[in-house]
Amino acid sequence: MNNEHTTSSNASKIISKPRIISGIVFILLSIVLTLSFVSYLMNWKADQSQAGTMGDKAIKSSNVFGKIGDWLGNLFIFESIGVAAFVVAFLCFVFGTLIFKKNYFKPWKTISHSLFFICWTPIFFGAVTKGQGVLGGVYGYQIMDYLRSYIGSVGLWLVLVVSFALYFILEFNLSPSSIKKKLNDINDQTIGKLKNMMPDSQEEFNADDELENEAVQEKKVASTHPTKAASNPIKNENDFSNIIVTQEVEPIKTPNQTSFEEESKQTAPEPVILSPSAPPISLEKPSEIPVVKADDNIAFNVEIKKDEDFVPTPEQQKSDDLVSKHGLYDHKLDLAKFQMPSVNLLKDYGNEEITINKDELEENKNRIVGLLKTFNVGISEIKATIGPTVTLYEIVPEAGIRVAAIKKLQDDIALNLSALGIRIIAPMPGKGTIGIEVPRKNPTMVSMRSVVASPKFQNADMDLPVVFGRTISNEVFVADLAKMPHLLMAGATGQGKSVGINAILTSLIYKKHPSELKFVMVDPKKVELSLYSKIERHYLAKLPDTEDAIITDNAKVINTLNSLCIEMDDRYELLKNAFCKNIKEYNKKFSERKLNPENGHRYLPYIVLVVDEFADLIMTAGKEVEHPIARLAQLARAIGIHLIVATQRPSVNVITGMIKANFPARVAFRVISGVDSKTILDSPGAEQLVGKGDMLYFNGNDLTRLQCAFVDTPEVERIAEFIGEQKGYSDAYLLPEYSGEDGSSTVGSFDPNEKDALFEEAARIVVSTQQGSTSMLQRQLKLGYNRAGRIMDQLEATGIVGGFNGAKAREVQISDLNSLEKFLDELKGR
Ligand SMILES: Nc1ncnc2c1ncn2[C@@H]1O[C@H](COP(=O)(O)OP(=O)(O)OP(=O)(O)O)[C@@H](O)[C@H]1O
Repeated sequence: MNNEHTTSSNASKIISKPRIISGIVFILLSIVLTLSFVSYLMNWKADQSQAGTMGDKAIKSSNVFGKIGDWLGNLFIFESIGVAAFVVAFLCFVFGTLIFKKNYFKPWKTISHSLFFICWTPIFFGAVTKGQGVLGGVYGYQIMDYLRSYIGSVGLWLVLVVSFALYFILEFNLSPSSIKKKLNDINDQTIGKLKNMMPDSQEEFNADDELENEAVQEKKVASTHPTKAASNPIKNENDFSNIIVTQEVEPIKTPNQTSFEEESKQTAPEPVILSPSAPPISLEKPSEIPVVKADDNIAFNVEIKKDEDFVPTPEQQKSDDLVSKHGLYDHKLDLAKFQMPSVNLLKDYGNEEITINKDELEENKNRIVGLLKTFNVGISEIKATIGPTVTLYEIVPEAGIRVAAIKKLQDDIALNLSALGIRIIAPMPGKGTIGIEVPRKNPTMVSMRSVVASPKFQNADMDLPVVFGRTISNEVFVADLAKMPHLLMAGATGQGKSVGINAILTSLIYKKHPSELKFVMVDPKKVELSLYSKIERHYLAKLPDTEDAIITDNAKVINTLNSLCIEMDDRYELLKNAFCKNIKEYNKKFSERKLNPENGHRYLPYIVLVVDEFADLIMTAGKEVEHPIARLAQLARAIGIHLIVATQRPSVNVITGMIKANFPARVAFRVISGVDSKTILDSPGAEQLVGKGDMLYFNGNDLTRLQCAFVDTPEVERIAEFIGEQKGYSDAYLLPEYSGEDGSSTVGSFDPNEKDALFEEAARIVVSTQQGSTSMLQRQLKLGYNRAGRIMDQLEATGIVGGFNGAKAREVQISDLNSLEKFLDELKGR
């Protein structure tokens, strides 16, 4: 392994011929200089008198390199820097070795040391010799003389001593404690050596008279044969400590300590005190050595050794070099001056503190207690938590009353309290109580400003933080869209869905730089998301060659969805090539310049697809939309594509099993029926909400009632304007081109102009009988099979009935005639 490494490293050190020649020249030069200087120092007096006789062949020089050597010595030593000239010769040698790619010397360190000595030595020798001799050279003497005339002799010496001391301190990291330690070490070693000699002589002395002193004999055995000593019965405290010390010293043997014998002798006088009851120390487990009270004066130096064996890979080295040259990649650099919107752009709706209406509380309490009494449910405790929209009454039933029994009464209680918005939670998850949520007469508005400004949102350490509003206990509720990872929203018209979408979009905009986040917006209603067109060049993504980033034409949605699928596949490929598990890891690696943009790597912004009216889409494009949406929902989480799909009609043919299975996070505003609530949340409750942003958030496990934060259109407009006025990218973020069939297919489409004259009547029959059967329509409306079948297809396309169900009748999605009339009105309005 090592050999392999050496061979490869040698291979990388192939040296070109010009380098070899210049390396040899430098090394030879250093030898010539050194020998000339040495020779000059020995003969300078004689040779100097011959200065200027270079051309005279008759005059011989005593320098080993003759007149050239003499000239060199004179030039470097006498006329310049004295003995510091040897440093110049040394530097030539260092250059020679560096040219040969030998790392014997650290170049910069060597140069800085050399410069210090080239400056310091001539002045020092100039001061010592007072200009006599050649040790300081002419420069040395002149500089010294110059300094002395300014700062005097004392000042000069002070400068010399202090500069030398500083050099030493900086070079060897000397501190008073480490100096003291070194002195102590020297002291100990000297004492140790003396002691080392002492026992030997004593040994000789005792050898003549063994019987005279048994104790001395014991000690000798202990120190020379530790194992033997350990097996000997311990006779007294001194003996014991001796063994311990011997054992303790072994693992920390220093290179200077050559033998165990020497070691034990050196350490024997150390004042290591251990009680006889101390557990024996195992040599194998040095970590079990009991703590010996340390002397406060002992210097404690901590050194972290670099892993010498760590050899960075060429890629790692390259990225490190790039980072040290250019710094980390900054994805915000293109819009470096981009200013995040300030909270002041959001409207201040005044005091949002919750006021307590004692009469209302009392009245509700009495109603609840009275009602439960009629069902023979005794209450031992009742507690109220006041939220912005509802007050939660938590009831602790009397002993003996089972929660399951109350659960059965849920519907009766709800019916008896009969106020809109009452929701009963029996039992409260994680508590032994029953919760009854009763709407407040004067709900408190939750403004977007208050939740955006809240520390919980501001400090949210999430990838895509979304602040929905406040919980029932008035706490700000923030969730991470990246973790959801997709969100399904439903709510009847006018219940706060659009405000909810705006709240989500604004919270993301408040937290993310345009380089980190892009929206793909689908707005069949054409008006809901149009405000965001101003931020097209900052936050929106679109297909190439399309005019508007916000898609209002359902036919174009298919292309965009398929393009998003291509983007998803591309991103997976990039992640695979970069050996990353998710977008976060990938972007980190890219920022660290470990991924080469020439290989297609790029910083990946999160993409959030927002579909404002999903029912509309499904109805016009059916499976063509459902498939890419389901595919994105299934796979896109890791690569940073997240979907927010909203619908007014949460019927099963809109929110199909496939869609539902891939959208674990759901939000329900008030819906028309319990069936709708079950479709969206898998449980009833959303039909009991009070509207105006009262919502239930389901994260896949828990259901949380929230009051959605209110953000009005002018506020969104202000934010969009603020961003739109700033410098943006040249275009929206371009999604990959999708060259599929043009998205004009209308599988299952419904054209209001082509609807059958009997469509509405048929719808009423189907809803009132709750039977989606073609033969029934044939009978009731006296129609032929073909026409009845066509009407049934139209009913399916609008979502009034579910899909073809084999032999069984189709499921009817609208539960009562009232809802149907509203629905038909809406259809006409389109
Ligand atoms: N969080 C909220 N706080 C206070 N009032 C709200 C809130 N959300 C909605 N409202 C009120 O409800 C009205 C309707 O809201 P919104 O436009 O969001 O409904 P919608 O569900 O999107 O309706 P549609 O689907 O018809 O567009 C708003 O104009 C506002 O007065």
